[in-house]
Amino acid sequence: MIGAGPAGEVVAGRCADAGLAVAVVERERVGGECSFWGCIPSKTLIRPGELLAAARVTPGAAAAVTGGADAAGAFARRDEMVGDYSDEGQVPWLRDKGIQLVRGVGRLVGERRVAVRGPGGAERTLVAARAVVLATGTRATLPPIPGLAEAEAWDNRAATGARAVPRRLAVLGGGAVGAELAQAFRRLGSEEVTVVEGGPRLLAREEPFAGDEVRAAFEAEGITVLTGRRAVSVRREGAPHGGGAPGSGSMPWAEPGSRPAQAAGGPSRGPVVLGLDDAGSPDRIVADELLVAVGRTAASADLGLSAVGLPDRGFVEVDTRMRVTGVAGDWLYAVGDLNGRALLTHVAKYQARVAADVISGRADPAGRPATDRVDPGAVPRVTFTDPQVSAVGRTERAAREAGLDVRAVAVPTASVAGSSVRGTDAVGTSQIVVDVARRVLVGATFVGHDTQEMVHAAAIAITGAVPLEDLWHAVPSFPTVSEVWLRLLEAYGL
Ligand SMILES: Cc1cc2nc3c(=O)[nH]c(=O)nc-3n(C[C@H](O)[C@H](O)[C@H](O)COP(=O)(O)OP(=O)(O)OC[C@H]3O[C@@H](n4cnc5c(N)ncnc54)[C@H](O)[C@@H]3O)c2cc1C
Ligand SMILES: NC(=O)c1ccc[n+]([C@@H]2O[C@H](COP(=O)([O-])OP(=O)(O)OC[C@H]3O[C@@H](n4cnc5c(N)ncnc54)[C@H](O)[C@@H]3O)[C@@H](O)[C@H]2O)c1
Repeated sequence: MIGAGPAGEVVAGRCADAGLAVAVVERERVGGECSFWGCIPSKTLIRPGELLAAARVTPGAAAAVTGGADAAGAFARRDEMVGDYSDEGQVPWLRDKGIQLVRGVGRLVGERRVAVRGPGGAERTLVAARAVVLATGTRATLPPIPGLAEAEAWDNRAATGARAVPRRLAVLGGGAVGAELAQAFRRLGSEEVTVVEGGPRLLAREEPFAGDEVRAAFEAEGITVLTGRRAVSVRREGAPHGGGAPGSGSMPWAEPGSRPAQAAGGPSRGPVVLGLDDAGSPDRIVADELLVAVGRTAASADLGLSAVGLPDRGFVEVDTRMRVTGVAGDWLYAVGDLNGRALLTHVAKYQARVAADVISGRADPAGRPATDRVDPGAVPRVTFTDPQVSAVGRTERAAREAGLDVRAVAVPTASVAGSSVRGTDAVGTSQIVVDVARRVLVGATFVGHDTQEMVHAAAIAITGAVPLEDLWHAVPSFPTVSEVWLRLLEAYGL
């Protein structure tokens, strides 16, 4: 196994449970991007602002909110949640399962052979009897904008690891990373936050109404959103002082240049000036920090893929059993972000369970050969903005593009008592996309407060192909936001 992020950890654990001898090569921290610089710290930094916002719209609680978020407290909680950037807490379970942890940088050097460069540069070669699993994930993409590489911009590592709240924050990219962190920092105290998105709307992969509703919420709380705009230059004024985001690059054997060096902010750095194209105004943004969140690049460049006849770059293509396409002999697998199918932790872990079962010869719970049975169009996802965007399956447009005859119905999420009792600002739209012929859901989107837990019901409805007539008898509790299911089925004509 190369890489001990969520994907690598799960493959290792499940293979060990099946009685296989497992070695995991990890160059930084067991837990990967999600634990230290992704899901966990970002959601921890979002939480204080989310709670304060909820209290502010709840008469009876609102008066108790007399100030803003305590950023120092939020950062302290973040540090706790990431184990002070140490993976010591994650290591014992590997030991308990008998998994060998090999610290160092791994790369393929031939069939079933992995060379590992460890601390001090010492190299050893591991030879797998059965399989090698690649689970090296991704890093933030740095687009080729003149001046950006020298501007000490933030990537997700620097942003989630911040030790201070910038007064002015510019965010390049209005996808999940950009949107979540823009709002988190606004609520932690940034006075000016500007999101620059090259496409027509925020959260482009979701239903158009989702991006529009998040934009409206952002603008209502003072975040500027520029869509259809591109950055053409970046300049950091004042002398750079170097430095690094907590935890990044501190492993002596980490690949040089494998992460852009990021500055944590400081008094000696001047502002950053982001020059924009001439498609509108303003023509520039001046900020104290620039977060670059324009997507992810596969960590495949130094993985030795050419040693097995594959290109040394890009996402690694796999089949539904997670075997790397183009490599004979059923010994090479790639799971998680590295295969580019859906860059989400829960998908990485699902793929990991499939790969582990394929490798160990375990059938799926129905007795069939282990296979990825999740239609790429049926992946659940939650964007933890406020309002949240909780969705599973296809958008209406994606369903039509896939050749399905669908009908979409939408209702306001606020149309149920469960939304109103929560506070006075209920917002958002909920929508289901129904396959007209089969009368089953192929997509569902819930925009609103507290919708994150609603998405799994929709995932079950889609995965189980539950007919609308049966969903009608799934009675939602009162007064919960889930009552919106009833409104949606009524809107469909039931
Ligand atoms: C800011 C942010 C927030 C996110 N929030 C969410 C969220 O809320 N929910 C969600 O589902 N997803 C979220 N994601 C996505 C999630 O982090 C990824 O989908 C997940 O981390 C993928 O897991 P992975 O194991 O494939 O890769 P990674 O977590 O990237 O782990 C790969 C591991 O491989 C190691 N490695 C790489 N190359 C080598 C090598 N040559 N030798 C040895 N080791 C190597 C790395 O050090 C790393 O530990 C977020 C991402 C970001 C950036
Ligand atoms: N809550 C979650 O589950 C969660 C949270 C964060 C990240 N993630 C995962 O991480 C992945 C990466 O997130 P991300 O936000 O970095 O990527 P993304 O692909 O989701 O969004 C990037 C955005 O940047 C825009 N963009 C690209 N180049 C640009 C440029 N030069 N100027 C302006 N805009 C530009 C794109 O149009 C796109 O909207 C996501 O696909 C998601 O799967 C998930």
